[in-house]
Amino acid sequence: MSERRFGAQKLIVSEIFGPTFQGEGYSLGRRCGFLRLGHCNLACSWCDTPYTWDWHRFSPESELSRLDVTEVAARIENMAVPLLVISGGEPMLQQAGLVSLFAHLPPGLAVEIETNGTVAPEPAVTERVSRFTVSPKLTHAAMSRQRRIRPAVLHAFAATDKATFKFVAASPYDLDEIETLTRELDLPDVYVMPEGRDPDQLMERMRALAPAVQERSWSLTTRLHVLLWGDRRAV
Ligand SMILES: Nc1nc2[nH]cc(C(=O)O)c2c(=O)[nH]1
Ligand code: SF4
Ligand SMILES: [Mg+2]
Repeated sequence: MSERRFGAQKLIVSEIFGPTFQGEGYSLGRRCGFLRLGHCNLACSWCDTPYTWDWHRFSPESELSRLDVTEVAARIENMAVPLLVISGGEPMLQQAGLVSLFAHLPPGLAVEIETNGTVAPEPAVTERVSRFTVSPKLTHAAMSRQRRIRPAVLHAFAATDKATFKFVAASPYDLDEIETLTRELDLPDVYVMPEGRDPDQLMERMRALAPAVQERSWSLTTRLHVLLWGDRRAV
């Protein structure tokens, strides 16, 4: 699983898809291509992409491919999109591979990374990326705080001046936890996103969250791909 074993010219990929719309956060609605990398260092109870890491339920042999960065770059370039979103799994586990990929991408292509905020960005990654969407996990993800919250890493993302912090919330009760955490760690640019893979449930939760998010002067994001296509893979 280590980058050394696979070599930095390769990426362990779950799926490449697009053109689609960035469904979440700062670039919501923007036409983009997606690169979803395999493996994750967390195990969130409500994870919507367990097929990237949960080998009790899925098989890595059928879910993952080890691709040369040149092939990944060619498939993204063929999409003719202005934005590449790299997600996972946890993409920051494969930074050496990402740096190799960057060398093959068109210079004008904007690159965003969706990360759980537990692995700090390397300078060569930060330099090429236009935005990090950092999603620290709350208590309801059902892991120890020590595992899901790494203050020094979150500070490193904040220091890039390219980070927004996007918290998945199931109900307004989760917002107190977000407030405590963001105050304690002085995290800027807070987005709240409802948890859910069903369009009706997502809208219901978003309506419940909206007034309380507004009161706290944060931003709210939907999950556009879920509203449009429900719980489908690769959209
Ligand atoms: N359209 C679309 N937008 C997304 N934004 C973040 C996603 C993710 O899975 O990280 C995602 C995704 O899976 N699809
Ligand atoms: S960090 Fe993301 S990919 Fe990993 S388990 Fe949690 S929700 Fe799933
Ligand atoms: Mg997702």
